[in-house]
Amino acid sequence: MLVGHGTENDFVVLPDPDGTRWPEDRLDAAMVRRLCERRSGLGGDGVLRVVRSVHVPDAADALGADLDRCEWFMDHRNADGSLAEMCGNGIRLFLHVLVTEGLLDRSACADGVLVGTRGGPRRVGAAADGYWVDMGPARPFGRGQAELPGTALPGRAVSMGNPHLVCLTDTDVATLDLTTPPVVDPGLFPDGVNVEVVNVLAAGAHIRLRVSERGVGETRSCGTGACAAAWAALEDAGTPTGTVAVDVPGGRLTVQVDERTTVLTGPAVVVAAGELTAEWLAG
Ligand SMILES: N[C@@H](CCC[C@H](N)C(=O)O)C(=O)O
Repeated sequence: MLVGHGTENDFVVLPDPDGTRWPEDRLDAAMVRRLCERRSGLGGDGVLRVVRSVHVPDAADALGADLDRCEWFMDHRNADGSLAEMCGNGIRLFLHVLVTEGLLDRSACADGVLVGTRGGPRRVGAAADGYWVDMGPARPFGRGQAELPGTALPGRAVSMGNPHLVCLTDTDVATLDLTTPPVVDPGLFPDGVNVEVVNVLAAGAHIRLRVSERGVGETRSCGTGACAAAWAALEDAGTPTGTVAVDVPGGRLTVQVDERTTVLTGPAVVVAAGELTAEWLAG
């Protein structure tokens, strides 16, 4: 068991290469909630199980013909125990753990490794200052509104595999209240949504965001959210391609958007490694 983070979006990481240590009935929603609890558990925004795709029952549905090309599967759970399609910070940490745990040779990362996720395959590789992920294209799917205490913000609905509502605003995001999940239109987001509130610091080049994540609450960073927000900021600037620096409470991410795809770059850090005690497991 390890704990780690990407720009302070933190995870409990469970290496389980052969699917024997954390099978589905052991890693149920209640166990995920216990692990992620910050006082009585390890604490985290979610859990990443590091497992070979062949041992994940729903991997074939998610990956289709690409199943054979993805040896590894990022089995991601939100802190409330729900499943998410994709996690941009988590997948960088996932590759870092594969390398540091000796499950993958660092040389294999040079051109990137295809990793399975519930949102489909994603290529991840080592960068000079962290890891890059080919996240695929942002897919806008409408316009909506986020109701926060005292204000309502219009936004763009964007899928990065998982759903986002990106609200560009002139109100300083530091002053907005994200202590409760923003209220959104359930018709537009039947499976829930991650909400980003975003200030543009330099048009088409530099943004600052805070995020309220589906299944978690406010977090210090969201990789998929950074990509959705960068796409929306570029659209807003009238320059649909470019590179955007994304400041999040937990650090900085970089997002490159071109005609074909979106590439996210940022750090990944393993903080600690150890064992869960028999006492805690029995509790
Ligand atoms: N923090 C992640 C996203 C995790 C999943 C999200 N909460 C959801 O339910 O879609 C990221 O870095 O992308």
